[in-house]
Amino acid sequence: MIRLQDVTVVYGSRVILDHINLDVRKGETLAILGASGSGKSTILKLIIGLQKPTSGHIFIDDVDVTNYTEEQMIAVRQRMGMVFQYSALFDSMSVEENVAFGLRQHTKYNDEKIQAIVKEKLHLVGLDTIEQMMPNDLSGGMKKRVSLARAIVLDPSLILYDEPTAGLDPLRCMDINKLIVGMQQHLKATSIVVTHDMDSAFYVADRLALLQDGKFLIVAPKEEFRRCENRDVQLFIHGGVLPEEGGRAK
Ligand SMILES: Nc1ncnc2c1ncn2[C@@H]1O[C@H](COP(=O)(O)OP(=O)(O)OP(=O)(O)O)[C@@H](O)[C@H]1O
Repeated sequence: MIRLQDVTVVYGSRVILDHINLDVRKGETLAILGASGSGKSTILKLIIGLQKPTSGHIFIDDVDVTNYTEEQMIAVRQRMGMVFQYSALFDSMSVEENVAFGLRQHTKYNDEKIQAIVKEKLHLVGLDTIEQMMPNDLSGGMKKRVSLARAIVLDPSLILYDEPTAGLDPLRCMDINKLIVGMQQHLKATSIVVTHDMDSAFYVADRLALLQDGKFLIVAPKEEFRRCENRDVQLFIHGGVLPEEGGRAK
C-alpha cells in the first residue's frame, strides 16, 4: 500500500532519514516510534506529499508519487485522513463545519447529505449532538475525536495519526487508542501512528518501527518487537530504564 524505497531526507547539512526502506501493508496498523527529532513526522509529510525526499521513492498503491505535482497530490490525499497533533481544528468554525470541510472541498453533495455524513462520523467517534459547538468549548479528548471524525469523512483507505494521544490523561489516551482500533476494524483502513507513547503503540499497532539515527533500528510485529534483545530497543520500550540492568537486554 505504502512503500518508502531508499529514502533520504537532508535538511541543510543534517541527514534526517538515511536511505530508509519501509513497507506498510494494506489493512495493518503500523506504529512509528523514535526520540524527538528522529524524523517521525517527516515520514508522514513524505507520504502526504508535503515534503519531497532528497533522494529515493515514495509509492502509494504501487504508484510512484515521488515527483507528483501539488495538484496531483491533492487527488492522492483524498484517499488519506490525517489526525494532526493538537487536533488542528479551525477555531472559527463549528464542529459541524470542521468535519464537513473535506466534503465541501471535494464533493458536490447537498447540505442534507453533508449533514447526514457529519452526524454519522461524529457518532462513530462517540460524539452525538455537538455539531454546533465551537472547538474552544471542547476538552482535549473531544477535540481529538472531532479531528478523527474530520479525518475519516471521505472514507479514507489510509489514516495517518501524528501523536494522537499527546497531551491527554491516561483515561482519554485509552479512549483514543480504542477508537483507533475501532476505526481500523470499521473502515478496514491502513493506519500509521506516529507516537512517543509506548502503551498506545502496543495497544493499537500490528507492527512497530523504531527510528534511530536516520535508520529503522527495527520494524517488527508487536511481540517480536517486545522481545527484541537489542539494548536500544529495550531502553526505548522501558522509557530509558531497563527493568534489570545487566539482565536480558543487551
Ligand atoms: N523544514 C525543515 N527544515 C529544517 N529542519 C527541519 C524541517 N522539518 C523538520 N526539521 C528537523 O528535522 C528533524 C526531524 O523532524 P521531525 O519533525 O520529523 O521529528 P519527529 O521525530 O517527528 O520529532 P517530534 O517527536 O519532536 O515531533 C528535527 O530536528 C527538525 O528540527
